[in-house]
Amino acid sequence: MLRAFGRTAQGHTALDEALVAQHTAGRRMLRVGMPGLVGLAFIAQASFVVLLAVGTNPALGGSLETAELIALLVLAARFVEPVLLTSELGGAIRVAENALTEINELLDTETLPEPRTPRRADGAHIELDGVRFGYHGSPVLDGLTMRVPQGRMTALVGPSGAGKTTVIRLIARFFDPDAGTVRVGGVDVREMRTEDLTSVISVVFQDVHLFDGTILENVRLGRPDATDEEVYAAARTARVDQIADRLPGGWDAPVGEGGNRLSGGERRRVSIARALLKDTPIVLFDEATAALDAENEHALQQAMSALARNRTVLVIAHRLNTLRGADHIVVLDEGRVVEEGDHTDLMARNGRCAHFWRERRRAQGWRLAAPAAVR
Ligand SMILES: Nc1ncnc2c1ncn2[C@@H]1O[C@H](COP(=O)(O)OP(=O)(O)OP(=O)(O)O)[C@@H](O)[C@H]1O
Repeated sequence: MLRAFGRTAQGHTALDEALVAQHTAGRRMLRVGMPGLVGLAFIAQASFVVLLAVGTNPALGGSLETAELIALLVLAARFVEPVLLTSELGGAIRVAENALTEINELLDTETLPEPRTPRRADGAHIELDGVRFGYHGSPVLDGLTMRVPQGRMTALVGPSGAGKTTVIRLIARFFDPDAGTVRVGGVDVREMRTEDLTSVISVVFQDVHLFDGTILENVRLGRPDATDEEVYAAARTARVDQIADRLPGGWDAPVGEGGNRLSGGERRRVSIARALLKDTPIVLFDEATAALDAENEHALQQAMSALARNRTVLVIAHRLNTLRGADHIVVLDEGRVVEEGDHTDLMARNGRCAHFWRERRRAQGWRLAAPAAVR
């Protein structure tokens, strides 16, 4: 990264300092740990030598059988081995303790409260009413009120940091709002059991995380009890079959930790296949901002259209086609709705949405071109 941005001298100073600090910490760790390790090893070996010396004399004098001495020495050696091993493992155990502390902190995080008298969603429309929310106190949504009608596609647009992803997180109840209400199918999400809420909502995130298993296992995660035919059908609709064809191992090809053996576009296709398999009435979709190659772009468009059919879709739209295809557009800025309507409406109004549209069109018109001299 430093090379790519030509920040050699300035960037390397920080890198050098970090490496020196790591080196110093490593030496300190050795200094602190070494005396104990060496001391223990010395004591263990010395005891062995003493036993050998003490045992040899009676053996030579005949009061101790040679076989007995050998047995004694073997026993002593077997005793010394684990003692030395324990001291070596001590360091590793200390490192593992740190990891365990972090895992425990995560496990100790309080879960959101479950309702005493749970209700189920009645329909697939979504409403946010006067929602206020901030991460660690800094406000992101400021009294947001918006509607997502049932069975239609609603596009959410707005500048970076406007709070679009936060809206999706609140609908899926990753957090509870500080004030106001989020309703799914007319019911406050706090009055729904987590499993009831997740059974009506699928989320396709911008950065998709895959688990270190096969392509097929990752698709099946959408509905673990689905039949093989259903898993293949969902995967084919999302054009995951193209990925399986490409990889050695096909459907059973491992995707690597986090899905690092697949491209960003391919990971999204797996994620859409999961959502298709889950087959929920509501889909929350965070569209990728990154440009994709033609194959991925085409496959994703197809997959998304299949996913949107007959469902309530809330999509964070970055692509013009998505915006054009949406039934309803909501423009968000600084945690509030600043414009709302259908595409024709908003274009005619020539406000924020029309501005966003023009910006995107201009960006789409950009082409990488070689300078005339080297063309
Ligand atoms: N987990 C988090 N912890 C703290 N702050 C966060 C967290 N997630 C988002 N934020 C902050 O909340 C604000 C809104 O973020 P959000 O991701 O909802 O915006 P966005 O409109 O989706 O932006 P983008 O289009 O760039 O994805 C930003 O200022 C962001 O820095």
